[in-house]
Amino acid sequence: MDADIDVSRGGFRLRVGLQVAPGETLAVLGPNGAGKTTLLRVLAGLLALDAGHLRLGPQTLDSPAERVFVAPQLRGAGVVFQDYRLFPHLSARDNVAFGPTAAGLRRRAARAVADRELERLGLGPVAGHRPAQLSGGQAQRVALARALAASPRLLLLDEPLAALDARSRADSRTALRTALACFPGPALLVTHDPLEALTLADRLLVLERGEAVQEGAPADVARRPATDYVARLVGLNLYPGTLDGDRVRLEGGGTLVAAARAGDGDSDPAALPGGSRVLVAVDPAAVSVHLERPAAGSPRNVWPGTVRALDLLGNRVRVDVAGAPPALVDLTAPAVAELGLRPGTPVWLSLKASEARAYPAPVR
Ligand SMILES: Nc1ncnc2c1ncn2[C@@H]1O[C@H](COP(=O)(O)OP(=O)(O)OP(=O)(O)O)[C@@H](O)[C@H]1O
Repeated sequence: MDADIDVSRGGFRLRVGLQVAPGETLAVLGPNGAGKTTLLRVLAGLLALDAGHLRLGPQTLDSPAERVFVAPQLRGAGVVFQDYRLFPHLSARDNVAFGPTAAGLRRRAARAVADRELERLGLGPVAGHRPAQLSGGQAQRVALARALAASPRLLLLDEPLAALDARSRADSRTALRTALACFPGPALLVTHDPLEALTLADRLLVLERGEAVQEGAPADVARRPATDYVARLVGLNLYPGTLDGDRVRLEGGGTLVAAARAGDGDSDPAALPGGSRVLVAVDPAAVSVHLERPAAGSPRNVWPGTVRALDLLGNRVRVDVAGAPPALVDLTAPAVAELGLRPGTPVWLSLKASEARAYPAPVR
């Protein structure tokens, strides 16, 4: 799929280029209102482009300049909506058989296709159940089976796991992963969930305010977030600044000595010219908290701060520390108790230079 999208809705404009290869899954991430749903609607044919083009293989689906617009039902797009939209009065089997029947298959043949898809997703035993008799996870997989049974050329998934609790989400994620691995066409997955994006997609596209702010392999995006939103998504502190010798002068105040970690492919900040704009990414688990100023030693970065808030995150405590720079720090609960941390506690933070990863700031 190859798209150059330019579309406006009310005061909102979405402008983004998109290439997804056959068999590839692209996850589209972004904060509320970034334009993710708008993008899916354009691809599904529910919204027409103002300018640009949308092509699937050799076929043009939408191109205002060429006066081409292919109707949604003729695009061969399989869509899985957030709320599944199953027909409540039909069994799982007949929900899935709907597409093949509409495409002209006889009832028995369509049901055979449906049974095969249901079986593949582990839903054989509930084929005769109506949607109301299915668990959330099963309903989600029926919706996926329904989309796949129509042999789509393009698969569009709109937050497919968002309505599920953590347990069925994990099961459905596995089923989705298998289905995506077998799907021969391009697939697009809109999600808010970084774990979903990181585990299901070959490539990520991050949208903010209708524009692409970052695109790349999940591991690269997670390691080198380009914006605050992406950094928060992958759980890192991110500081924009300017390189000055071996230090980075941070835009928000303070300085950090940063270094590339051997072997992880980051460019050594020393190799960048002075004055370069860089981003410094810091893992919250790499920052240490002390009540007294630590003695000069191997950590090259030491600075004072004040605890602003504490949050329980799984088996760790995330401590939000105000300072220059501010930092999110992950500690164990016993460490927090031992240090007696609470909002307002003055602390010292330390960070090894090797844990402050600097990389060139993307030019936009
Ligand atoms: N029917 C509409 N008419 C006018 N503006 C709209 C319409 N639907 C959405 N918008 C606007 O378009 C922008 C993008 O919305 P969109 O639903 O694509 O974002 P999103 O990234 O999917 O957000 P969310 O994560 O909240 O679903 C928003 O500013 C929204 O207010």
